Amino acid sequence: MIRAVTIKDLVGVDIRGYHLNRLIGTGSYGAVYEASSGSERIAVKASIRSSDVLNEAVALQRLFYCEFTPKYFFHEETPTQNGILHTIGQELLGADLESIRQRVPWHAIKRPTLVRIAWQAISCLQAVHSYNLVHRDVKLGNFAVSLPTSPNHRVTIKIFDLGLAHHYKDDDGNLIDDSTNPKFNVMKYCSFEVAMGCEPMPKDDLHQLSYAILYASGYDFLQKMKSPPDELIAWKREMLREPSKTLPPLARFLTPWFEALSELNDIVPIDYENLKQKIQQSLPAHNASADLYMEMLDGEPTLV
Ligand SMILES: Nc1ncnc2c1ncn2[C@@H]1O[C@H](COP(=O)(O)OP(=O)(O)OP(=O)(O)O)[C@@H](O)[C@H]1O
Repeated sequence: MIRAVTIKDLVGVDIRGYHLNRLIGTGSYGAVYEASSGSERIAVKASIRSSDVLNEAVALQRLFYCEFTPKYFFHEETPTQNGILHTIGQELLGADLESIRQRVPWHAIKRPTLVRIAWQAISCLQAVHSYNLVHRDVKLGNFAVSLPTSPNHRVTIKIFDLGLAHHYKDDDGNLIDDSTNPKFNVMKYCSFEVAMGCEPMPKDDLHQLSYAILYASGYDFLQKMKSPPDELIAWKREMLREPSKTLPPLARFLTPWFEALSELNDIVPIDYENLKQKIQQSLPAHNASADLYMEMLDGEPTLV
Protein backbone atom coordinates (compact mmCIF):
# COMPACT_ATOMS: atom_id res chain seq x y z
CA MET A 1 0.00 0.00 0.00
CA ILE A 2 1.26 3.50 -0.82
CA ARG A 3 0.99 6.24 1.77
CA ALA A 4 -1.75 8.86 1.73
CA VAL A 5 -1.25 10.93 -1.40
CA THR A 6 -3.17 13.45 -3.44
CA ILE A 7 -3.58 12.84 -7.12
CA LYS A 8 -1.13 15.67 -7.91
CA ASP A 9 1.56 14.33 -5.60
CA LEU A 10 2.57 11.03 -7.17
CA VAL A 11 6.09 11.78 -8.48
CA GLY A 12 8.40 9.02 -7.26
CA VAL A 13 5.63 6.39 -6.97
CA ASP A 14 5.95 3.12 -8.95
CA ILE A 15 2.90 1.72 -10.71
CA ARG A 16 3.07 -1.60 -12.61
CA GLY A 17 6.87 -1.27 -12.82
CA TYR A 18 6.70 2.28 -14.21
CA HIS A 19 8.33 5.04 -12.20
CA LEU A 20 6.38 8.33 -12.19
CA ASN A 21 9.02 10.96 -13.05
CA ARG A 22 7.22 14.19 -13.82
CA LEU A 23 3.77 15.76 -13.60
CA ILE A 24 2.76 16.70 -17.18
CA GLY A 25 -0.43 18.49 -16.26
CA THR A 26 -3.62 18.43 -14.28
CA GLY A 27 -7.24 18.59 -15.40
CA SER A 28 -10.54 19.01 -13.61
CA TYR A 29 -10.50 15.47 -12.20
CA GLY A 30 -7.02 14.09 -12.53
CA ALA A 31 -3.37 14.39 -13.29
CA VAL A 32 -1.13 12.98 -15.99
CA TYR A 33 2.48 11.90 -15.37
CA GLU A 34 5.41 10.97 -17.54
CA ALA A 35 6.62 7.56 -16.34
CA SER A 36 9.40 5.21 -17.38
CA SER A 37 10.58 1.64 -17.12
CA GLY A 38 14.10 1.27 -18.47
CA SER A 39 14.19 3.19 -21.74
CA GLU A 40 10.43 2.96 -22.27
CA ARG A 41 8.45 6.14 -21.56
CA ILE A 42 4.68 6.22 -21.15
CA ALA A 43 1.97 8.51 -19.75
CA VAL A 44 0.14 7.54 -16.56
CA LYS A 45 -3.20 9.20 -15.94
CA ALA A 46 -4.54 9.20 -12.38
CA SER A 47 -8.04 10.30 -11.53
CA ILE A 48 -10.38 10.60 -8.61
CA ARG A 49 -13.36 9.91 -10.85
CA SER A 50 -13.13 6.14 -11.03
CA SER A 51 -16.04 5.97 -13.49
CA ASP A 52 -14.18 8.15 -16.04
CA VAL A 53 -10.97 6.12 -15.66
CA LEU A 54 -12.83 2.84 -16.07
CA ASN A 55 -14.71 4.22 -19.06
CA GLU A 56 -11.48 5.49 -20.64
CA ALA A 57 -9.69 2.18 -20.00
CA VAL A 58 -12.49 0.24 -21.72
CA ALA A 59 -12.50 2.65 -24.69
CA LEU A 60 -8.71 2.55 -25.07
CA GLN A 61 -8.76 -1.24 -24.92
CA ARG A 62 -11.35 -1.26 -27.66
CA LEU A 63 -9.12 1.10 -29.67
CA PHE A 64 -5.99 -1.01 -29.08
CA TYR A 65 -5.18 -1.31 -32.80
CA CYS A 66 -6.19 2.26 -33.64
CA GLU A 67 -3.27 4.45 -34.73
CA PHE A 68 -5.13 7.71 -34.03
CA THR A 69 -5.50 7.24 -30.25
CA PRO A 70 -2.86 6.60 -27.54
CA LYS A 71 -1.79 2.98 -27.23
CA TYR A 72 -3.22 1.33 -24.09
CA PHE A 73 -0.83 -0.31 -21.60
CA PHE A 74 -2.75 -1.01 -18.38
CA HIS A 75 -5.41 -0.03 -15.91
CA GLU A 76 -4.42 -0.37 -12.27
CA GLU A 77 -6.22 0.03 -8.96
CA THR A 78 -3.75 0.76 -6.18
CA PRO A 79 -4.86 0.82 -2.53
CA THR A 80 -3.71 3.97 -0.73
CA GLN A 81 -4.33 5.16 2.82
CA ASN A 82 -7.15 7.33 1.52
CA GLY A 83 -8.83 5.00 -0.93
CA ILE A 84 -8.26 3.33 -4.27
CA LEU A 85 -6.05 5.14 -6.77
CA HIS A 86 -7.15 4.51 -10.36
CA THR A 87 -4.50 4.85 -13.05
CA ILE A 88 -4.21 4.19 -16.77
CA GLY A 89 -0.89 3.58 -18.52
CA GLN A 90 -1.00 4.83 -22.09
CA GLU A 91 1.21 6.03 -24.92
CA LEU A 92 3.08 9.23 -24.12
CA LEU A 93 2.08 12.00 -26.52
CA GLY A 94 3.67 15.37 -27.26
CA ALA A 95 2.09 18.82 -26.86
CA ASP A 96 -1.69 19.16 -27.07
CA LEU A 97 -3.10 21.47 -29.75
CA GLU A 98 -4.41 24.03 -27.27
CA SER A 99 -0.87 24.53 -25.90
CA ILE A 100 0.40 24.74 -29.48
CA ARG A 101 -2.24 27.38 -30.32
CA GLN A 102 -1.27 29.41 -27.25
CA ARG A 103 2.37 29.51 -28.39
CA VAL A 104 1.81 30.82 -31.95
CA PRO A 105 1.70 34.56 -32.77
CA TRP A 106 -1.81 36.01 -32.41
CA HIS A 107 -2.94 32.55 -31.23
CA ALA A 108 -3.76 31.79 -34.85
CA ILE A 109 -2.33 28.65 -36.44
CA LYS A 110 -1.29 29.38 -40.05
CA ARG A 111 -3.67 28.12 -42.73
CA PRO A 112 -1.37 25.52 -44.39
CA THR A 113 -0.75 23.93 -40.96
CA LEU A 114 -4.38 24.34 -39.92
CA VAL A 115 -5.77 22.40 -42.89
CA ARG A 116 -3.31 19.55 -42.27
CA ILE A 117 -4.41 19.46 -38.63
CA ALA A 118 -8.08 19.46 -39.69
CA TRP A 119 -7.45 16.64 -42.20
CA GLN A 120 -5.79 14.45 -39.56
CA ALA A 121 -8.34 15.37 -36.87
CA ILE A 122 -11.14 14.18 -39.19
CA SER A 123 -9.18 10.92 -39.61
CA CYS A 124 -9.01 10.62 -35.80
CA LEU A 125 -12.81 10.88 -35.52
CA GLN A 126 -13.31 8.58 -38.51
CA ALA A 127 -11.16 5.97 -36.73
CA VAL A 128 -12.88 6.35 -33.33
CA HIS A 129 -16.33 6.12 -34.96
CA SER A 130 -15.28 3.03 -36.94
CA TYR A 131 -14.97 1.25 -33.56
CA ASN A 132 -18.60 2.25 -32.83
CA LEU A 133 -17.41 4.80 -30.28
CA VAL A 134 -18.46 8.43 -30.04
CA HIS A 135 -15.91 10.67 -28.27
CA ARG A 136 -18.33 13.35 -26.94
CA ASP A 137 -15.61 15.70 -25.63
CA VAL A 138 -13.98 16.97 -28.82
CA LYS A 139 -11.97 20.15 -28.21
CA LEU A 140 -8.55 21.44 -29.22
CA GLY A 141 -6.97 20.42 -25.90
CA ASN A 142 -8.00 16.79 -26.48
CA PHE A 143 -5.85 16.45 -29.60
CA ALA A 144 -2.08 16.13 -29.31
CA VAL A 145 0.87 15.47 -31.57
CA SER A 146 2.63 12.13 -31.31
CA LEU A 147 6.23 12.14 -30.10
CA PRO A 148 8.33 13.17 -33.13
CA THR A 149 9.96 10.35 -35.09
CA SER A 150 13.59 10.86 -35.99
CA PRO A 151 15.35 11.97 -38.10
CA ASN A 152 12.84 14.40 -39.68
CA HIS A 153 10.63 15.00 -36.61
CA ARG A 154 7.43 13.97 -38.35
CA VAL A 155 4.39 13.89 -36.04
CA THR A 156 0.80 12.76 -36.39
CA ILE A 157 -2.30 14.12 -34.66
CA LYS A 158 -3.98 11.82 -32.13
CA ILE A 159 -7.17 12.25 -30.13
CA PHE A 160 -7.07 11.40 -26.43
CA ASP A 161 -9.03 11.81 -23.18
CA LEU A 162 -11.72 9.20 -23.79
CA GLY A 163 -13.21 9.55 -20.30
CA LEU A 164 -16.58 10.58 -21.78
CA ALA A 165 -16.51 8.25 -24.80
CA HIS A 166 -19.50 5.97 -25.38
CA HIS A 167 -19.91 2.66 -27.25
CA TYR A 168 -23.00 3.96 -29.01
CA LYS A 169 -24.02 1.06 -31.26
CA ASP A 170 -23.52 -2.68 -31.50
CA ASP A 171 -22.20 -4.56 -34.52
CA ASP A 172 -25.76 -4.90 -35.90
CA GLY A 173 -26.24 -1.12 -35.79
CA ASN A 174 -28.61 -1.09 -32.80
CA LEU A 175 -28.13 2.03 -30.70
CA ILE A 176 -26.85 1.49 -27.14
CA ASP A 177 -28.18 3.77 -24.42
CA ASP A 178 -25.82 5.46 -21.99
CA SER A 179 -27.20 4.40 -18.61
CA THR A 180 -25.12 7.05 -16.81
CA ASN A 181 -27.30 9.75 -18.44
CA PRO A 182 -24.68 12.49 -18.61
CA LYS A 183 -25.86 16.04 -19.33
CA PHE A 184 -23.97 17.08 -22.44
CA ASN A 185 -26.21 20.07 -23.20
CA VAL A 186 -24.57 22.03 -20.37
CA MET A 187 -21.16 21.66 -22.02
CA LYS A 188 -20.57 25.11 -23.59
CA TYR A 189 -18.76 23.63 -26.60
CA CYS A 190 -21.44 21.03 -27.37
CA SER A 191 -22.97 20.98 -30.86
CA PHE A 192 -26.22 22.75 -31.75
CA GLU A 193 -28.37 19.59 -31.65
CA VAL A 194 -26.86 18.47 -28.34
CA ALA A 195 -27.55 21.96 -26.93
CA MET A 196 -31.18 21.37 -28.01
CA GLY A 197 -31.27 18.18 -25.93
CA CYS A 198 -30.26 15.42 -28.39
CA GLU A 199 -27.85 12.62 -27.48
CA PRO A 200 -24.34 13.19 -28.87
CA MET A 201 -23.78 11.16 -32.04
CA PRO A 202 -20.79 10.93 -34.43
CA LYS A 203 -21.86 14.03 -36.43
CA ASP A 204 -21.81 16.00 -33.14
CA ASP A 205 -18.13 15.05 -32.66
CA LEU A 206 -17.53 16.61 -36.09
CA HIS A 207 -19.50 19.73 -35.20
CA GLN A 208 -17.44 20.09 -32.02
CA LEU A 209 -14.33 19.64 -34.17
CA SER A 210 -15.49 22.54 -36.36
CA TYR A 211 -15.50 24.84 -33.30
CA ALA A 212 -12.03 23.58 -32.35
CA ILE A 213 -10.69 24.33 -35.84
CA LEU A 214 -12.32 27.75 -35.82
CA TYR A 215 -10.67 28.43 -32.46
CA ALA A 216 -7.29 27.23 -33.78
CA SER A 217 -7.66 29.61 -36.75
CA GLY A 218 -7.52 32.54 -34.32
CA TYR A 219 -11.23 33.06 -33.59
CA ASP A 220 -11.94 33.92 -29.93
CA PHE A 221 -14.25 30.96 -29.28
CA LEU A 222 -13.63 31.26 -25.51
CA GLN A 223 -15.23 34.70 -25.62
CA LYS A 224 -18.10 33.35 -27.76
CA MET A 225 -18.76 30.64 -25.15
CA LYS A 226 -19.25 33.37 -22.56
CA SER A 227 -22.28 34.74 -24.50
CA PRO A 228 -25.73 34.32 -22.90
CA PRO A 229 -26.99 30.74 -23.58
CA ASP A 230 -29.67 31.83 -26.10
CA GLU A 231 -27.15 33.85 -28.07
CA LEU A 232 -24.67 30.97 -28.13
CA ILE A 233 -27.33 28.52 -29.38
CA ALA A 234 -28.44 31.01 -32.06
CA TRP A 235 -24.82 31.35 -33.24
CA LYS A 236 -24.44 27.54 -33.41
CA ARG A 237 -27.68 27.33 -35.41
CA GLU A 238 -26.55 30.03 -37.85
CA MET A 239 -23.18 28.28 -38.28
CA LEU A 240 -25.17 25.37 -39.69
CA ARG A 241 -27.80 27.37 -41.56
CA GLU A 242 -25.61 29.99 -43.22
CA PRO A 243 -21.95 29.26 -42.53
CA SER A 244 -20.65 31.62 -45.23
CA LYS A 245 -22.32 34.59 -43.50
CA THR A 246 -21.72 33.47 -39.90
CA LEU A 247 -18.06 32.49 -40.13
CA PRO A 248 -15.69 35.26 -39.03
CA PRO A 249 -13.91 36.80 -42.08
CA LEU A 250 -10.55 35.19 -41.26
CA ALA A 251 -12.09 31.70 -41.25
CA ARG A 252 -14.38 32.19 -44.26
CA PHE A 253 -11.98 30.22 -46.43
CA LEU A 254 -13.30 27.12 -44.57
CA THR A 255 -16.85 27.65 -45.93
CA PRO A 256 -16.85 24.50 -48.16
CA TRP A 257 -16.11 22.35 -45.11
CA PHE A 258 -18.68 24.06 -42.87
CA GLU A 259 -21.31 23.69 -45.60
CA ALA A 260 -20.61 19.95 -45.80
CA LEU A 261 -20.85 19.67 -42.00
CA SER A 262 -24.29 21.34 -42.10
CA GLU A 263 -25.58 18.49 -44.23
CA LEU A 264 -24.67 15.72 -41.77
CA ASN A 265 -27.41 13.85 -39.94
CA ASP A 266 -27.67 10.75 -37.74
CA ILE A 267 -29.14 8.50 -40.45
CA VAL A 268 -26.97 8.79 -43.57
CA PRO A 269 -23.48 7.33 -42.95
CA ILE A 270 -20.84 10.07 -42.73
CA ASP A 271 -18.65 10.44 -45.81
CA TYR A 272 -15.36 11.30 -44.07
CA GLU A 273 -13.39 11.30 -47.33
CA ASN A 274 -15.74 13.97 -48.71
CA LEU A 275 -15.22 16.05 -45.56
CA LYS A 276 -11.45 15.80 -46.04
CA GLN A 277 -11.84 16.87 -49.68
CA LYS A 278 -13.80 19.91 -48.49
CA ILE A 279 -10.87 20.84 -46.26
CA GLN A 280 -8.63 20.52 -49.31
CA GLN A 281 -10.98 22.70 -51.38
CA SER A 282 -10.84 25.37 -48.67
CA LEU A 283 -7.15 25.95 -49.39
CA PRO A 284 -6.47 24.54 -52.88
CA ALA A 285 -2.87 25.80 -53.16
CA HIS A 286 -1.68 23.68 -50.21
CA ASN A 287 -1.70 19.92 -49.76
CA ALA A 288 -4.00 19.28 -46.77
CA SER A 289 -2.99 15.61 -46.61
CA ALA A 290 0.73 16.41 -46.30
CA ASP A 291 2.67 15.35 -43.20
CA LEU A 292 3.17 17.55 -40.14
CA TYR A 293 6.55 18.20 -38.49
CA MET A 294 7.77 19.68 -35.22
CA GLU A 295 10.50 22.12 -36.23
CA MET A 296 12.61 24.52 -34.19
CA LEU A 297 11.75 28.07 -35.33
CA ASP A 298 13.29 30.99 -33.43
CA GLY A 299 14.27 28.54 -30.68
CA GLU A 300 10.67 27.35 -30.19
CA PRO A 301 9.31 23.92 -31.16
CA THR A 302 6.72 24.77 -33.85
CA LEU A 303 4.19 22.59 -35.64
CA VAL A 304 4.43 23.04 -39.41
N1 LIG B 1 -1.19 10.36 -23.15
C1 LIG B 1 -0.73 11.57 -22.84
N2 LIG B 1 0.54 11.93 -23.14
C2 LIG B 1 1.01 13.18 -22.85
N3 LIG B 1 0.28 14.14 -22.24
C3 LIG B 1 -0.99 13.84 -21.92
C4 LIG B 1 -1.57 12.55 -22.19
N4 LIG B 1 -2.85 12.57 -21.75
C5 LIG B 1 -3.07 13.79 -21.23
N5 LIG B 1 -1.96 14.57 -21.31
C6 LIG B 1 -1.79 15.97 -20.85
O1 LIG B 1 -1.97 15.99 -19.46
C7 LIG B 1 -2.62 17.20 -19.05
C8 LIG B 1 -3.82 16.87 -18.18
O2 LIG B 1 -4.75 16.16 -18.96
P1 LIG B 1 -6.25 15.95 -18.52
O3 LIG B 1 -6.94 15.25 -19.63
O4 LIG B 1 -6.28 15.36 -17.15
O5 LIG B 1 -6.76 17.42 -18.34
P2 LIG B 1 -7.25 18.54 -19.33
O6 LIG B 1 -7.65 17.93 -20.64
O7 LIG B 1 -6.23 19.63 -19.37
O8 LIG B 1 -8.50 19.10 -18.58
P3 LIG B 1 -9.97 18.49 -18.41
O9 LIG B 1 -9.83 17.15 -17.77
O10 LIG B 1 -10.62 19.48 -17.56
O11 LIG B 1 -10.53 18.41 -19.81
C9 LIG B 1 -2.96 17.96 -20.33
O12 LIG B 1 -1.98 18.95 -20.54
C10 LIG B 1 -2.85 16.90 -21.41
O13 LIG B 1 -2.43 17.47 -22.62
